[in-house]
Amino acid sequence: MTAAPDLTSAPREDGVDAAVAAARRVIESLLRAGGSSTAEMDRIADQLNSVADHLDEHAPERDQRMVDMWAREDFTRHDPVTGPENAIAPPLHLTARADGSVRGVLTLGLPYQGPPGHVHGGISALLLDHALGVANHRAGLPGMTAELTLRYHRPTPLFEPLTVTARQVAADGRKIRTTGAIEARGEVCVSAEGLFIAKYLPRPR
Ligand SMILES: CCCCCCCC/C=C\CCCCCCCC(=O)SCCNC(=O)CCNC(=O)[C@H](O)C(C)(C)COP(=O)(O)OP(=O)(O)OC[C@H]1O[C@@H](n2cnc3c(N)ncnc32)[C@H](O)[C@@H]1OP(=O)(O)O
Repeated sequence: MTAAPDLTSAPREDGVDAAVAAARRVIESLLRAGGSSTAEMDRIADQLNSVADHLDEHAPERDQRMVDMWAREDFTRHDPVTGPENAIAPPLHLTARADGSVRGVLTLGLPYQGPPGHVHGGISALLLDHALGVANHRAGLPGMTAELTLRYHRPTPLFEPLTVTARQVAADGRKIRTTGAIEARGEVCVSAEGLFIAKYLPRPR
């Protein structure tokens, strides 16, 4: 059986991807430690600031970095949902399915909590907006989100696998209709319907 084609960038085991994976771990560990932790937080703050200082000293100008970010044709490495260079991305890995839809499985931890033990509704919206957007790219007709309607059917659990799916269902001129869902244990937790308008902002050059 052939593996499903990737629609997101597979993380590398070294370079910035590895540093970003460590940063994600730091975000989760800080939240897990919390205010009553006996960890030496002043020292940790100094260490983290010195890491950030080092990164800033070696970073290109922002305009140049923006050009680099948009140099790829296939998928982005910087976005806040799938990007292996973005420490706030969960990350979600999406693959293309034979029926034209896109699909990814991820497990969310403490940084994404809304109601006790469950995923924040805005995070579900973020995942779905992006997955619908990637489904549009996959279909060859991308656009910008004009309307995103979400229905939260049941609380979405943290700490267990969630399946995110999306597909483009119709296109009428510049208007694109796309749907998607987040499921846990085979049940739909959140479903989404999006109206996208075919419009392309210029890439930085
Ligand atoms: C790109 C390179 C990629 C590289 C490779 C990548 C691979 C894949 C990787 C990554 C995938 C990406 C995944 C991204 C996913 C995230 C997507 C986002 O977050 S998008 C940001 C949030 N959305 C906005 O900021 C929009 C802001 N709004 C606007 O810019 C405009 O309002 C826009 C474009 C929506 C429409 O403006 P107008 O001027 O172009 O068009 P008008 O004439 O107003 O509308 C056209 C038709 O649509 C209807 N329409 C427009 N907005 C509507 C609305 N909100 N509700 C209902 N109808 C609406 C209008 O009534 C009109 O209909 P009538 O032709 O007259 O029948």
